[in-house]
Amino acid sequence: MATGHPNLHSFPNSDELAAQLRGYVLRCQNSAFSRHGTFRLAVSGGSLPTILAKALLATSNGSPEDTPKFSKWHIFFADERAVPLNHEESNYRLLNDELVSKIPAELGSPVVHVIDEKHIGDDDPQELADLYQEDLMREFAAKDSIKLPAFDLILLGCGPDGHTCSLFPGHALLREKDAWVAAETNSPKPPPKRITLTLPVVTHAISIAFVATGGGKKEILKQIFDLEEGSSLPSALVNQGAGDKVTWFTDHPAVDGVSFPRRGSL
Ligand SMILES: O=C1O[C@H](COP(=O)(O)O)[C@@H](O)[C@H](O)[C@H]1O
Repeated sequence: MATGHPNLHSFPNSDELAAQLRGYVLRCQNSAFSRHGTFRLAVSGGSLPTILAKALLATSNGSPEDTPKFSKWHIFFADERAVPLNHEESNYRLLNDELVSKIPAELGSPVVHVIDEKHIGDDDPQELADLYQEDLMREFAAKDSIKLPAFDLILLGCGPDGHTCSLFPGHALLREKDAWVAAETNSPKPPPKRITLTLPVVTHAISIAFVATGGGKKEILKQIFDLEEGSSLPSALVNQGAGDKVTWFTDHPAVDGVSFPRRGSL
């Protein structure tokens, strides 16, 4: 059962948003290290990798708290498209181009958990989803059997239709209760074949952050935060399921007309 309300923050520009996102991600990293010595996170595609790279590739103030220790990071994908890893629609390729390939050697390299390319051509991406779920099980349930994995952090985007991960409005996948990773064969946004973390996995994470910027998001954010009609949108379901574990990083144009976003630092 979720407690509290999601935190909605708005910043005047991408530099300020990135600086606050950096502090937030590194606080999540540091508390994950104190719990189990590694940082296990899931990231999205779309607009997220660019702003995440701006946040994480910025110069550190030199303190251990402000330093990403990438060699202890395990990065999974909140969703991935069933395309080759070097394809322009691949979320892996986007994250690699924007962030991973640019990490300075002294900060170490993360383990990046990619889809199994042998199955990208399958008619049904179910096998791809099952194999990715097995990868999660090796990481999260090696010793004990657990109902759900507890990511230290999941970084999400919110599409202009309210989708997040590859969970689209009105889709039956939103009712999935048992699987950790699900297959999507007919995504309304191309490419059609994808895999995605399920809603119970997303809301079970220790911390969840959305990043949504630009005026193109303001209508959907109004629905998600202010209007009853938006309450069944996938991004709103994350808010309802995870409550105050959720933090939204937005810019001013994205929340123009939304009630009471907190402006400024976290
Ligand atoms: O298709 C996708 O879109 C969403 C939202 O992207 P954005 O560009 O509007 O931020 C993204 O979070 C997801 O990972 C991606 O596969």
